[in-house]
Amino acid sequence: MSETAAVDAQVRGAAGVPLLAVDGVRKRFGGLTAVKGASFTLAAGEIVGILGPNGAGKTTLFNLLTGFIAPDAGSVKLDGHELKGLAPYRIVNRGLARTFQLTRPFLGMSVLENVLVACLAPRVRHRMASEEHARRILDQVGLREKAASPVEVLPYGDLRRLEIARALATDPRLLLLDEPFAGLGSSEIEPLANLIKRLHREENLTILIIEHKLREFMALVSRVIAMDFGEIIAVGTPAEIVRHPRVIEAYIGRTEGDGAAA
Ligand SMILES: Nc1ncnc2c1ncn2[C@@H]1O[C@H](COP(=O)(O)OP(=O)(O)OP(=O)(O)O)[C@@H](O)[C@H]1O
Repeated sequence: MSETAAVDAQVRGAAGVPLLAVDGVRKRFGGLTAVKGASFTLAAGEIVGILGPNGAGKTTLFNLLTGFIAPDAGSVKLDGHELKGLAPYRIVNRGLARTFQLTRPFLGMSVLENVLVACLAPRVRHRMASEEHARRILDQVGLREKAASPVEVLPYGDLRRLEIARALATDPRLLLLDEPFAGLGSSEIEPLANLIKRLHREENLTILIIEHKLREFMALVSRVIAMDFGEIIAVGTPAEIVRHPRVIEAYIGRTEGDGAAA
């Protein structure tokens, strides 16, 4: 068995019935294979991290899971149902929501209105009164007092919370967070990490998270999928991952010889 196949087998072996099953997902951009046959599963209720140096393929993987780009090969199943080929809004409607590295609120609208737009998703529209649902979400993320504020005046930390609120408003089963701590100061990171922990615990939300702030990230997740050059190179607990030779090589080992410094 090749090393990649062995890692794949390890990832597949994760406990529980998979909520998400990613199998052999591949994406090329011209001559560059950004994601090289990624396979892994997430059990319902897990909180898992994706780790990797810049350019490892983490965001591309998120884009492939959420329909923003189409994979060249492989399959992505949520609860056993294929997502490949579905438009992003249909994937949201199946219960998979995401946030983006760069926050992109609807300008010219209030905080509440931004969340109300997400409440238009058919997944929630028929089940809940939108404004009540939106206000409950704002409460959850700590933005209740700012419901009427125009988004333009929100500090960056609150924009990050709004980004999460908009994803939560679609009532996801699986939430993908792309660098939720990016651009935040240390005093803002801990409360946001606590919010993510609370959502995981109280809402029974399954979470997949990309983050570069290693200390906070490792304290948050129970399992880590490490990527490098588009490939899953290791899977394990945070303690196992920081000692894994291929992860160490990915971060510091290439500063000599081949010039591809992490
Ligand atoms: N649309 C695209 N067209 C061409 N190349 C792309 C495209 N999107 C990503 N890439 C390339 O694919 C590789 C993986 O990029 P990706 O953004 O997924 O990495 P990442 O691990 O998320 O990095 P970072 O931590 O810096 O966000 C990079 O070499 C990037 O330049």
